[in-house]
Amino acid sequence: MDEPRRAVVVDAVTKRFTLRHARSIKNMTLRTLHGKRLRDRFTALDAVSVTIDVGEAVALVGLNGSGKSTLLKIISGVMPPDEGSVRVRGRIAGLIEVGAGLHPDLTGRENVFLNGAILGMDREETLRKFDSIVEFADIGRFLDQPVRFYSSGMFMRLAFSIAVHTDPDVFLIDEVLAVGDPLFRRKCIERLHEYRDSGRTMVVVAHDANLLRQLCTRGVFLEDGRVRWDGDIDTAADMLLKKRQERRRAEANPSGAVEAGR
Ligand SMILES: Nc1ncnc2c1ncn2[C@@H]1O[C@H](COP(=O)(O)OP(=O)(O)OP(=O)(O)O)[C@@H](O)[C@H]1O
Repeated sequence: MDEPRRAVVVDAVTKRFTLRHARSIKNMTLRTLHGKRLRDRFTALDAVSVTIDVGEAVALVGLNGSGKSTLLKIISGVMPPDEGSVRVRGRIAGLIEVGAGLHPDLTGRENVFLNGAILGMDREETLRKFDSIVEFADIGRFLDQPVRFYSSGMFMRLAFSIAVHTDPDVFLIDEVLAVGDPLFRRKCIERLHEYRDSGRTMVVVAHDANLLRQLCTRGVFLEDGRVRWDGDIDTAADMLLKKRQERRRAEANPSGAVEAGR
């Protein structure tokens, strides 16, 4: 990446998934006999380009299925794009899926070291930060239990704590703040504010428009895998609320929606 101010460059990224319509042999036979397709290609992201500068806090906003999580996964590198490219500058940490990065059979303590290493910390750095990680995660006596016995809140607390302690240059967060108790949520939000104010880069997916307004300054609104808006967060959050309202109306009055769609 030549431009020093660029933290993330997503260039014309397209991602397609295969939708299988038949799961059983019987179903496959029936569909074939009726001349129906067994699978379709579905475009989840369609030539998406987004450039994020160092220090920006960007929300990916949109209705369910608009492509937010897919875009975040592609930025994190856990999923490759079919077309286009992504470049990220610096250490990246992602809380992308619940449990991502934590190994269920290992204890909390072991996961701190394993996940820390995956996220780029060496043993010395992890040792230095260990107490702080455990304290923030507040997992107490569960530290030496396998994490598969953790509640979803505890799981998330540990994952969040490890990730934030790696001091990433780019922090990717998907719906993490929906899990866990309100107290922890507040702690995470405070931590994210500090993180943002220290000039690092953050990309957040969340469904809570008010939270996104608090955390982010810029919003990228996705619809059907395309960027419909890329600008101030308030406009993006308002678009989300408006789209939700339209969808609710359409669901409450399906015939009206069909007429309106004509
Ligand atoms: N691995 C996959 N295989 C097939 N389809 C997928 C896969 N992952 C996502 N999709 C589909 O791609 C579309 C975009 O999904 P994505 O999870 O990115 O949306 P989203 O905006 O994050 O939605 P949500 O708000 O519900 O999390 C959806 O229609 C989804 O069903």
